[in-house]
Amino acid sequence: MSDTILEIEGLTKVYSGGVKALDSVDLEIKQGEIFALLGPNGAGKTTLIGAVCGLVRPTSGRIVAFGKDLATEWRGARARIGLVPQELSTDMFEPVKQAVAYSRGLFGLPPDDARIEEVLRSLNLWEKRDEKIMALSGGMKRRVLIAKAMAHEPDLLFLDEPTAGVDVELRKTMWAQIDAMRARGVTIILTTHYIEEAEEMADRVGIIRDGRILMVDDKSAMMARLGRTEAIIDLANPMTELPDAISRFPVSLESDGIQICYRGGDGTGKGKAEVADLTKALTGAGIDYVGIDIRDSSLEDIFVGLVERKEGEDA
Ligand SMILES: Nc1ncnc2c1ncn2[C@@H]1O[C@H](COP(=O)(O)OP(=O)(O)OP(=O)(O)O)[C@@H](O)[C@H]1O
Repeated sequence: MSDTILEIEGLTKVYSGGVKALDSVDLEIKQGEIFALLGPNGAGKTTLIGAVCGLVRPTSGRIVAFGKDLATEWRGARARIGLVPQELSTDMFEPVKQAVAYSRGLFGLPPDDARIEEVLRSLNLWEKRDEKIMALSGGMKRRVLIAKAMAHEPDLLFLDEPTAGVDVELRKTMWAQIDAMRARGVTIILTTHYIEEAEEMADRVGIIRDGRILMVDDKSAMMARLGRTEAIIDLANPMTELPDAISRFPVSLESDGIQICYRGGDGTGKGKAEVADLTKALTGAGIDYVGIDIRDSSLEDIFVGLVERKEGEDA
């Protein structure tokens, strides 16, 4: 039995103007995971989601969801896929509850007041159920988008930048909601500009740029593969050059010779151990230091580093 819920093979999209938004994308999404798709503006994230949700017609390639090829058997599969788009496009004059209930009907499901109430309550929207959507704040409008997607009980849910422009508190509420959906067995693919969000939420992370998937990995494996430890050692006295005793370490002399900078490790703890060795070597060489600042790079650093590296390679 396969636990793959979505399989994308060689997916390419060339828009009529000639922009190649997706370039032979391969991606497999597993049942029950939260997958974060990270990429800069214009990378192709929305196009990828649109292709799976039937909003964008692929130029070539294959999308198989729930074992059905979407090119030929889209009906059954699409009803199981939900989308929370970046912006509300319709419904602005409708009351909240009505709009959410209508979404359910769109997917051919029978009305279910209890389910709608549960969804609205879980998103703290119940008190606002009779208000027109246009009268809500931006954050509340976003909750309505999520409620609409949850109302039809999808098995696979796409969230296109779900927390862009919402405040920290609401973002945390949404993360909790997403977690609750996962606990119910929903598979979630989210796109985000907030690296922190991917780091907090995702089981796996895919990095996309210029329509190409640069890397897909378990979040922790990605950190281990690409993570770096950085340590700044403040010296008691400035030096003009690095002593031989520490030449075997990946270090440089900075800030007019008053700091030694270490950049190394692979995110597995090797960096920290090496910094400990480095301090011993400094002490052994009679070099006095007055402070050490050590940190591991975040997913954000990894992402920026990777995208910059690719740009460098292109040049
Ligand atoms: N309907 C369209 N017609 C022509 N080009 C388009 C269309 N939609 C998107 N594009 C182009 O395709 C590329 C990918 O866009 P897409 O919206 O998929 O990226 P994205 O990663 O979602 O970006 P963002 O993070 O800014 O939302 C961009 O160069 C964009 O200008």
